[in-house]
Amino acid sequence: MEFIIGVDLGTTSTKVVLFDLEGQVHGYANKLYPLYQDIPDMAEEDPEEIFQAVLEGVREVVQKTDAARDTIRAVSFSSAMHSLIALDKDYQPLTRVLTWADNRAEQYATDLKTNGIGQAIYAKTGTPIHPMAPLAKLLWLKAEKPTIYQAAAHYMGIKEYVFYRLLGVNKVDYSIASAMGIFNIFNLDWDEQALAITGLKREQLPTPVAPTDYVTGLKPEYAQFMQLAADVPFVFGASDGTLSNLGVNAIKPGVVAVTIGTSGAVRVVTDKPVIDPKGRTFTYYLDQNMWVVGGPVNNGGVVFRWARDNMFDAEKSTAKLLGMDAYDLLTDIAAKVPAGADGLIFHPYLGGERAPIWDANARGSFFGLTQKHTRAHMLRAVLEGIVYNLYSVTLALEEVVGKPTAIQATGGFARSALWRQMLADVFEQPVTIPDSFESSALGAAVVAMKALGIIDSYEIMEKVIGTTKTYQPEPANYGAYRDLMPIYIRLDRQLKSEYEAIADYQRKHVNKN
Ligand SMILES: Nc1ncnc2c1ncn2[C@@H]1O[C@H](COP(=O)(O)OP(=O)(O)O)[C@@H](O)[C@H]1O
Ligand SMILES: O=C(CO)[C@@H](O)[C@H](O)COP(=O)(O)O
Repeated sequence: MEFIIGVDLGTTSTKVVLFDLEGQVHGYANKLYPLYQDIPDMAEEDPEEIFQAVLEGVREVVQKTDAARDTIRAVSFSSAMHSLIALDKDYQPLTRVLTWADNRAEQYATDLKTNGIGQAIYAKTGTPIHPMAPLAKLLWLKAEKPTIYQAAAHYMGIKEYVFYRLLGVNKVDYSIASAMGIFNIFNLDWDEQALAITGLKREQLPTPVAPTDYVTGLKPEYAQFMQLAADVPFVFGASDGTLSNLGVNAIKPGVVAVTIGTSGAVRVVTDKPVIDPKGRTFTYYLDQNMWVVGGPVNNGGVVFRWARDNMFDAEKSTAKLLGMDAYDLLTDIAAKVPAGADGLIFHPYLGGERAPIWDANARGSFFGLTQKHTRAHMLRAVLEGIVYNLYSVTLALEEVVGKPTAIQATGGFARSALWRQMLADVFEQPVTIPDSFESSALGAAVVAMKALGIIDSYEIMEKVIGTTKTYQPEPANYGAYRDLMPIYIRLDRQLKSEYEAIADYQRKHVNKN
C-alpha cells in the first residue's frame, strides 16, 4: 500500500495525518504549541516550536504505523493563513510568527481604509484590509519596529519557513500568497503598489509557485529523524481554509463549508475571483479556475478554550482524573441547558472580530443574565454565540455569492455531538460532516495526488471524502434560535459605538508592558 502524509500547520497545533491513496486515514499525530498573547492585540507563535512539531509529528506517524518509509509517496502541506516572520540575511528569525489573530497593526489597516488605498489594493489582492494580513503587519513593523524592519532581509510565513528549514528552498504557494494582502491575484505575482507602500523589494519575498509544485532534497538529518526517504517529494500545498473546502468536498457552486477550528470561516468555491464592492469577503487561490470566497472569523473554538480555561478549572481537573477530554465533559454540561440558554446571549468577540462586523475593537459580552442563569447556561451561550456569529457571516456571504444549497462543516468543533447539532439548528439547514474532520490535511494529500499525476482533477473528492453524517435541524430547538438570532444581530449594531471606547480603555490600562 502507498501513502501520502498531510501536514496541517494550525494556529495552536500541527496535525499530521497518514492517508492511503483512497483518502483512508492510517495514522494521526497532533502536536500542540502555545499562542503567545501576553499583551492585548498580540498573538504570536514560536517558529522553532512549530518546526519541532512538524518533525515530531511526522516521525510519530511514520513510527506508529507500519508504513515503511519507501511507501510514502509525498508529504504535502496545509497552513494557517496570513502569518509573517521577518528574517535576517542568514534566514535567522528576527520576530516570532505574527499570526492572523495579531491585531497590533489595526491603525495601519484603518488608515488604508480611510485613505482609499486599501480598497484599490483589495480589488487586486482579494484580501480584506485588516490587521490579520501581512500587508498591515508590514506597515506596522515599518513604523513601530524600525530596527527589525531595517534588519529584515527576508519575509515569509510559517509554511515557507518550515520548507526553508527542511529543504533550503524559499517559495510560497499561490494560495498562501493570495492571503497576504500584497499578491496580485489577477497576474499571480507580487503587487507593485503593495510593495511600494510597504517599502519591500520582491527579492525579500519567497518565489510564488502553484500549490501542486513540489521539491525533493530533504536534508539528511531531518530525513533520518522523521524516518523518511531523502528523495520523498515535499508538495507546497495551500492554505488551511482553501484546502478545507477541498477536504469536505465543498467545491461545487452553492456548497458552503463552515469551519470552526481555533478561528472559523464560511467559504464557497467559485470559478473566478469575486471582489466585494464593500470589501467584506476574501478571494483566495485554490487551483486554476478554483477560487475560495468567504468570510473569516477570529472567534471560533478559541472562545470555547477560553471558557474552559477561565471558568471551568474544577471541571478541567475532574476530566483529568477521569481520563476524559475536558471539552467532552463541558459539552455534556452545556447539553443539559435548553437551546437558547434560557434567553442568555453571548457575543463571542474576545479577539476583536473580522467577518461579519470587521471591527478589531469589538469585545465579547453576555446579554440577558438573570438570577436563573448558571455557569452551565453561560457555557451553552458561549457555544451558541460562536455559531450565531458564523450564521451572520453566512447571511453576509449570501449577498455576494447567493444562497447556500448545502452546508458541509469541519474543524475541531466537530468532535462534539452537541455543537454539530447546534450548527444545523441555528442554520435551520441540514449540515453534513465527514467522519474524518481533518479536512485541511486531507485537502493537502489530494493536492499531492494531483501533483504526482495520481489524479487529474478534484472530482475525486466525492470518493475520498469517506463516510459523512448529515444532521437535520431539530424543530424542538430551532424555534428558540429563530427568536434569539434577531436580538443577537440588533445588539451587534447597538454595541458597535461602545467597542472603541472599551478597547481604548483596555489598551491604556490593561497589561501595558
Ligand atoms: N472534544 C471537543 N469538543 C468540542 N470542541 C472541541 C473538542 N476538541 C477540540 N474542540 C474545539 O476545537 C478547537 C481546535 O480546533 P482545531 O481545528 O483542532 O485547531 P486548529 O485551529 O489549531 O487547526 C478548540 O479550540 C476547541 O474549541
Ligand atoms: O484565520 C484564518 C483565515 O483568515 C484561518 O484560516 C487561519 O488560517 C487559521 O486557521 P485555524 O488554525 O483556526 O484552523
